[in-house]
Amino acid sequence: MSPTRALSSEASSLGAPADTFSNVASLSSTPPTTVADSMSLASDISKTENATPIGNSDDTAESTAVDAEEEETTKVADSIVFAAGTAIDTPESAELAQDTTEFAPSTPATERARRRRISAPIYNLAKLAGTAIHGKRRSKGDIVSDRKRRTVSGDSLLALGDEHDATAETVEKSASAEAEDPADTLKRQSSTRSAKPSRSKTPKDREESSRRIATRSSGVEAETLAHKISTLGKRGRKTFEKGLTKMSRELRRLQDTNEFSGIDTKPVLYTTWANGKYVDPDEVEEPPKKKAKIAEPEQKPEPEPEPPVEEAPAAKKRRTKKWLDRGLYAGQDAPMDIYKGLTTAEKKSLAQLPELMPSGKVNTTFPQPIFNGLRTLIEGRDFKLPFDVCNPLPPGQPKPDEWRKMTKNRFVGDAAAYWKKTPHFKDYQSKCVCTPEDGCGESCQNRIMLYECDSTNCNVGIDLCQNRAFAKLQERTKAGGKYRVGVEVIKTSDRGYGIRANRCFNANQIIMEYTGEIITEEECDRRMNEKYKDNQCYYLMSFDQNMIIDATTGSIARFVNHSCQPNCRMVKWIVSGQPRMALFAGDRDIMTGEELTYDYNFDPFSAKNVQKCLCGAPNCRGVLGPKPKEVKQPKPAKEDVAKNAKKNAKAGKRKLKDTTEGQEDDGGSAAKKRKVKAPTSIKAKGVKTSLSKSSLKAAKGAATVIKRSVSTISVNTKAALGSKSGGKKIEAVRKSKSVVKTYSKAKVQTKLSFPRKSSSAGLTIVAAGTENVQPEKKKEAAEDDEKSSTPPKSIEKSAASDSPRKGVDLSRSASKIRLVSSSSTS
Ligand SMILES: C[S@@+](CC[C@H](N)C(=O)[O-])C[C@H]1O[C@@H](n2cnc3c(N)ncnc32)[C@H](O)[C@@H]1O
Repeated sequence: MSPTRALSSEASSLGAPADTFSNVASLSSTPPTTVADSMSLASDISKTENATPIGNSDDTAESTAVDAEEEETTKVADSIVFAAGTAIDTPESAELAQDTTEFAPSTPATERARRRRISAPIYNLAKLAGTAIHGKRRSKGDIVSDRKRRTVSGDSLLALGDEHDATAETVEKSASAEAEDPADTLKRQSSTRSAKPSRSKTPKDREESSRRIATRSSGVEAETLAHKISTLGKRGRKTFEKGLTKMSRELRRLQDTNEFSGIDTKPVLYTTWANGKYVDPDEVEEPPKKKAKIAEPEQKPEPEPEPPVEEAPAAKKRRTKKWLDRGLYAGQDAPMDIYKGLTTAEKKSLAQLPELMPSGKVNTTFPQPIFNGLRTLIEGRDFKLPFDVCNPLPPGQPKPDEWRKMTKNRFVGDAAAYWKKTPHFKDYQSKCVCTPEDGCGESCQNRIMLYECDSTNCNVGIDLCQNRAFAKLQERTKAGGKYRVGVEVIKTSDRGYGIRANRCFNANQIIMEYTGEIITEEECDRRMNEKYKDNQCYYLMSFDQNMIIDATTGSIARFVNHSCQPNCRMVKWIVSGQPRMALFAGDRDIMTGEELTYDYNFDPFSAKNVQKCLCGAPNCRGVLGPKPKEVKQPKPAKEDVAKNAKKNAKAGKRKLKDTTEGQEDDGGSAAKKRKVKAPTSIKAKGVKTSLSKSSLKAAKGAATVIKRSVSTISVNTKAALGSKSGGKKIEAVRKSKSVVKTYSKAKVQTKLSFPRKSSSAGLTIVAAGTENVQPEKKKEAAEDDEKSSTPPKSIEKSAASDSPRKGVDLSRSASKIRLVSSSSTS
């Protein structure tokens, strides 16, 4: 007895675990379908208990034999699956093999070494065969259609790694036999079927087996696969078919491969993948090409230097850059001719400054900017380092997101039609009477009336005229640039956004224009009720003709905050017949980095909308409201009227003086002293006249009357301004109803936000104007005078209306009022 057999019998007698490789059958609950199978039922060991862990090849080999005898199902499976390692040269197997030859022609394959039986479904043959890494060859385009299909089990290859009794020799033999004639699979199957049980059979079993074989050989029809399958139960058959199908598929796949046959037709390719893409080894050298491309420009000039040799040096010479190594002006020699480039006036000034005369040595310690430096010294004024050097904004400043910029006024809705209907300043076309020496300075009638000079109304011309602030502003900002614009948006800690200067401004110099949509009061009310009802900030400003500028969509000036001690003021000017609003520097210069503010004179219209002022000025009023109303004086007695009139006349004098002094000016004319001596004249004539009327309120009626005489303005003005005498000028101004009208407008607007004495400024002038008013008009004025100090109807309506408009800032009037108020209270 061979060791194998002994082990087999021992295992059998001890109820050794059933063949785990045939667990397709043995582990199932399939009822016995054959006598042999019924033997297993007699066994004390259940099928489940017979189960053995997969992978124990020794036990498996032993149990294989036992199981093969006990379970017919397993036999059937075994008839297909080779028992790898089963030697064909054993007598029993040889005998059985002989029997099987009656079903299939004898071929060399039938005589090769028998292999141990292994249940195919358990193994991943492709994996074990080492072909799994190649994937399915079919899908890679192998031509397999014309190949013969083999039903050879891949188990035959598995035998290579088996530790069972199959020798390497037999395995090799088997493999080679399969490779030689793969077509005889069926023969081998049948021979295996016979050989397998014979390998591990006990003598009794062998006897039984031989008896069965003998039966078949004695005339009983040979068992075919179909027959065997038919003898299986339902489950057994299913299991079998499953195994068969799997095996067939695997075998089919394997048989088509050269690897299976041990034929290496192609070398194994190790592919490279990078970033999910196949990297063709042949193209591996491409990446350097890209580098080469980058390097190309550097390489190209090498072969080409010869042709452009002559051109290149010229270009290079032009582009030579001088680097300063010692400071801003290092490397620049001071001009030896110190007078070079200076104007005659500068030369004269320099001649009076011996300390600036050249000493013969060039000052290299801290050379001033050439020419400019010397000019600065001659002029003797301070200078500042560039703003970006001394006071830059910290980076990352938040910027307003919902701001839509608009640099020109635009009429919206009914405003345009309304504007056309009402008389406006286009009617005023008279030229000023300034001389070139005056240069449209303080005495310019246009300036006094807040009309900007242009080609149609200026007697001096663009070169010498100093009353063209808006034109200069446009010129300055046209090219753009931070310094030219001169302002920038900042985020304040407690008042939202604000504006600060990023350059210096002279006193009274124009800074920026306030633009937006021009709307009617009705539209303003509508917007306040609907559009802006939840807003915290309002950008509405009273404009002209009872219209409003809504800068919600507007210029950067809308971000200027309020201060009770402002450094700017908002003033309305008439430019080419159109009213325009702009922010001007106040009475002092503004330094770089200062926040720009003006007095809103905010009219909240309701206590609910009063906002707390956070300007921090020592004279802060506490709220964003109008300046506190003066205590209303008791109505003066009739006998006091003349006395009061005298006082008012004096106040009027001061007001006019302030008005003229307070006219906004561009920086160029800021240094000039105002030459208007109107107050005296007014005092002399206007006061007399007005004194006779003697009441501030009388002017209201006068203003209404004077409206009608607008058409006479140019005549009056021209005639009056023919003289250079200040007194005459003022007299003319006094007579000029346009002036009166203008100021009366100011008064009206003032009333809107400041229903108080401040309007007396307008009254004074109006009173002067009433001198020329028709008697009946005077009467009207007198009647008005007798009335209480209630404003005109239109004013009353505006002020008393329960308008939700909260943010209206009457800037132009505010400006006037500021001037007037200061004088009236001084
Ligand atoms: C025309 S906006 C000025 C720009 C505004 N700060 C912004 O962020 O858009 C007017 C609003 O600014 C705020 N404001 C301006 N000056 C202020 C001040 N001195 N104190 C408190 N709030 C002020 C108020 O909310 C006011 O309604």
